[in-house]
Amino acid sequence: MENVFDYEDIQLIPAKCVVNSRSECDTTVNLGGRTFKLPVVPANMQTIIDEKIAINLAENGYFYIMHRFAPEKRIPFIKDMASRGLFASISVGVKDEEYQFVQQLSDGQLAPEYITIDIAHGHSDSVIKMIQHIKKHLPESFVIAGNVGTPEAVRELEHAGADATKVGIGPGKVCITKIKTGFGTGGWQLAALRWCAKAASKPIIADGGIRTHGDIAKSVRFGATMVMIGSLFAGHEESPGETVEKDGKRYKEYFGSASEFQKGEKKNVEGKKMFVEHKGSLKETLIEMEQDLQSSISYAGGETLEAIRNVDYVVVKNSIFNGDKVY
Ligand SMILES: NC(=O)C1=CN([C@@H]2O[C@H](COP(=O)(O)OP(=O)(O)OC[C@H]3O[C@@H](n4cnc5c(N)ncnc54)[C@H](OP(=O)(O)O)[C@@H]3O)[C@@H](O)[C@H]2O)C=CC1
Ligand SMILES: Nc1nc2c(ncn2[C@@H]2O[C@H](COP(=O)(O)O)[C@@H](O)[C@H]2O)c(=O)[nH]1
Repeated sequence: MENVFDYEDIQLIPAKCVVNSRSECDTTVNLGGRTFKLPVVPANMQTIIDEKIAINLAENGYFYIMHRFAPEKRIPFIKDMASRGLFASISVGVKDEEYQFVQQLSDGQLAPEYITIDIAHGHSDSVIKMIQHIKKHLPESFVIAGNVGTPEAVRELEHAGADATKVGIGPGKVCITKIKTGFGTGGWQLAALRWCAKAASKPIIADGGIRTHGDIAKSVRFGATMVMIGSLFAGHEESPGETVEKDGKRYKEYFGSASEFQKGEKKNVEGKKMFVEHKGSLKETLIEMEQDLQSSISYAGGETLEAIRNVDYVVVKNSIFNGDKVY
């Protein structure tokens, strides 16, 4: 791989504007036959999403993926979403009990609309087998498989039947994979996304490393259909996770799914915990994201997300921040 770069190394180049107002720009995206307001999904992590947030997102036209760390709550959740006329989007792992769980869903005619296979090293026989198991027993469910970081992996998972793949190994804010193992896409996630997108014939979800709203547009430019975000969604009023107060300021916890806080033990730890400043309501952040993305589309010279996919860009190695912060 040559020419690797990450989000902070890239600037997109403006093209002539074709709208009179940014409000004319359409940020919607289609995934699995449904249209969502934004190409953004909060990470399927315990300090980012819970059932209440999932309902709220689905009711308001956003995509969501429920985490898999309270396995016993998944069937009641699927039933509850169906009773509300909302889509169900859950996560599974690859251990033996997950095979039984998929069978149970099939026997009970409880096919969720979306199933995400969520493991650290998704380029594996265990994920391929799980994709095939889901496709056999729940053929109507849209399967997202990951995480991966190479074109070979994208091709293999697509070939096994995945309807979308999730790209990103180690770029997350609470991720320590690259430090602990020496592997991953941390530090070059955007280039890895481009590499994978060239091989993909189905949607890609870029996962991890998004630090600003502009990074969403950059992900779309480099081939993402959707972007999964953890840290920017952590710390909201609605976010699960403990709130702590320090020097009169409120913070909320955000921990990795492979951290000892999630696992309850110090075994194969590849995640850490941090505290993020309290941010107000999730709704406000989603509205700001939409407005910023509408602006991105206008700079791309179009009216829809498609315009962003074709813009030129420059590589400005590690220089765009120039000491600047949004706030
Ligand atoms: N996106 C990312 O960069 C990363 C994300 N995570 C997140 O952490 C959570 C836990 O992930 P994970 O540990 O995979 O889930 P699990 O603990 O459910 O492990 C899934 C299965 O895969 C095996 N496994 C895990 N890692 C490897 C590996 N490197 N090589 C071979 N087998 C492996 C496990 O066995 P055993 O434990 O015995 O090895 C287990 O059987 C997930 O939510 C995942 O998304 C974790 C790390 C990186
Ligand atoms: N290596 C690890 N990656 C993790 C862990 N828990 C979650 N994740 C990944 O991070 C993203 C979110 O990234 P962010 O930069 O937006 O905060 C999430 O979707 C997972 O893919 C972990 O413990 N270790």
